[in-house]
Amino acid sequence: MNQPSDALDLHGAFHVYDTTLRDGMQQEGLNPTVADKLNIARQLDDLGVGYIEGGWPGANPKDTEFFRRAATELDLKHARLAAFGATRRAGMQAADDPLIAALRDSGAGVVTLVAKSHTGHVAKALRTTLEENLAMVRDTVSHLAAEGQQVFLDAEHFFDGYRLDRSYALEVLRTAYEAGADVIALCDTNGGMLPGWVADVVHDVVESTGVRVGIHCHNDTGLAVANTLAAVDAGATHVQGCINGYGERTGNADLVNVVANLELKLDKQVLPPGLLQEATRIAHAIAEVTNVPPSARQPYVGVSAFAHKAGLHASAIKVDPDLYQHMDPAGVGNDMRLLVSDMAGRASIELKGKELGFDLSEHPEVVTTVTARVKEQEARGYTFEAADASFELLLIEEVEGKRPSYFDVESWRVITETLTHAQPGEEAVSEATVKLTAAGVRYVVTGEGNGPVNALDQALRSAIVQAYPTIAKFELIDFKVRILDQGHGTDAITRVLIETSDGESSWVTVGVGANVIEASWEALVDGFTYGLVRHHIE
Ligand SMILES: CC(=O)SCCNC(=O)CCNC(=O)[C@H](O)C(C)(C)COP(=O)(O)OP(=O)(O)OC[C@H]1O[C@@H](n2cnc3c(N)ncnc32)[C@H](O)[C@@H]1OP(=O)(O)O
Ligand SMILES: CC(=O)C(=O)O
Repeated sequence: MNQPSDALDLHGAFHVYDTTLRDGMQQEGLNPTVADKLNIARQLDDLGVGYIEGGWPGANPKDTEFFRRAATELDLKHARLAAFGATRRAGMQAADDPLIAALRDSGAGVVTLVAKSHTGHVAKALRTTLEENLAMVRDTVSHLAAEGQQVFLDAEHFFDGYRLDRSYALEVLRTAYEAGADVIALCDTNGGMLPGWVADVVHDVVESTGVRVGIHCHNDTGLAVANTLAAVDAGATHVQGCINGYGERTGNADLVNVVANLELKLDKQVLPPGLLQEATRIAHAIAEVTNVPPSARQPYVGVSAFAHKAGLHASAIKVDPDLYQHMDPAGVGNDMRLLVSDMAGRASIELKGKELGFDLSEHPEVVTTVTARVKEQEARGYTFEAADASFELLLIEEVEGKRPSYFDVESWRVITETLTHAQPGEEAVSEATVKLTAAGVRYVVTGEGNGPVNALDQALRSAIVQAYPTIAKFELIDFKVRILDQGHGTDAITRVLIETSDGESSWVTVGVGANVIEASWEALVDGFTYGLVRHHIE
């Protein structure tokens, strides 16, 4: 493993310590492979964090394997790899504890030890004496430091322990520091703290012990980022957190939020210059690996973080984006987006048109008509903020005076057949017939599918592909149905959103109708039509 030397350590003065691969993976539902963990480590290194906690070698074969492979497969440019583990077991020597041996042999230059600092936990969870707990801390830290590893200590349940017995909680920290720990991270393990409480305790620890203080916050009060910043304000110089706020229960402090606030609001350079601009890309790339859809509303990096819907906002943004944004989205690699909906005003339409490549500044009458049509159609159930492609077709229709059209549909129908006494494997089959004219030729085509929309998709594409071969690349990748007027049961108005892909990008179209198949057909036709427009097919 190629670890950056101290001389190259850009974050020596302030540590950004990532625990995505350890505490982050304690989140319900996350279970990465070793290859996934190596991939995430590379992304974290690209973000420029100072430390990557890779897991707990010795606790499970996967984490042991991660450290073994990291030694040859990770070539870290910015980060140092840290192995996580606990202090030795009560009643033995650190040198004899197999879990300590796994930390020692992990190949990681840094070891982070979790230790008890709460008298109740020593008694109930460790079931040992307060003196023995101090000996466990002293013995383990000094053993690993003597082996040449940099040692950090995670003081578990520190804030709760401090309230119960301040003197003992501080004694644990002093013991670790004197034994050779470089950083003592105070952990809000149960996540129940508020910023003012954290600040008071951190301030006291810095004043009364002189140890280098780190902070590790869980988000159970929804304040993990605020608590982390409060700790920094009170003197902490090492922040722990996870990408996308992953972690046990409600998660850990979202490390990108912490770092963005430190750099952009508090003017502290904590990542190598320029790398914060990679944050949105990296947060999303890691979400792909964990297979957890990123939250659109995540501060800084969410797709909605700089999306503007209200007409009044858009009208001010037209003059100056800063009027409705706390920062330039480019600072974290994100983008401003304008949403079109029934809350849009003329300025929203004009800005959205510009985003799509239409200069409407000289065409106020088009802006007025499009605004009115959007509001009228949304009142009937359409949604354009989710269906950009349908909006663009509407816009082209008003700008050019006619809707793009590549085929003229004469009729379509679909039937579904089920066998009353079907055997396993004999599922219902749908069959669609579509009659249309494309490029001057009339087609009568049938298609089969495992449902009516699939059958219509097959029939429609096999008719128009003959005139427009590009269609062969198009694939329906998502289909969402929503009942709009609940209470009407099976005769309710239905909205269908269809996402179509050409293998490189995708677009969403919308259809609305009393009949779900009719609504689907509208969205399907718009999906193919928009795809042909996008591919500049004449
Ligand atoms: C706050 C945090 O998130 S800390 C990180 C927590 N992460 C994890 O627990 C994930 C990995 N853990 C594991 O795989 C397992 O729990 C292991 C391998 C560490 C231990 O497994 P086991 O030996 O089966 O023990 P088990 O999990 O039942 O209990 C934990 C033991 O560690 C002891 N222990 C807990 N904290 C500490 C500590 N800081 N120092 C020393 N021992 C500790 C407990 O007293 C208990 O001891 P016991 O076996 O004598 O009862
Ligand atoms: C160490 C740790 O993860 C905690 O105390 O929350």
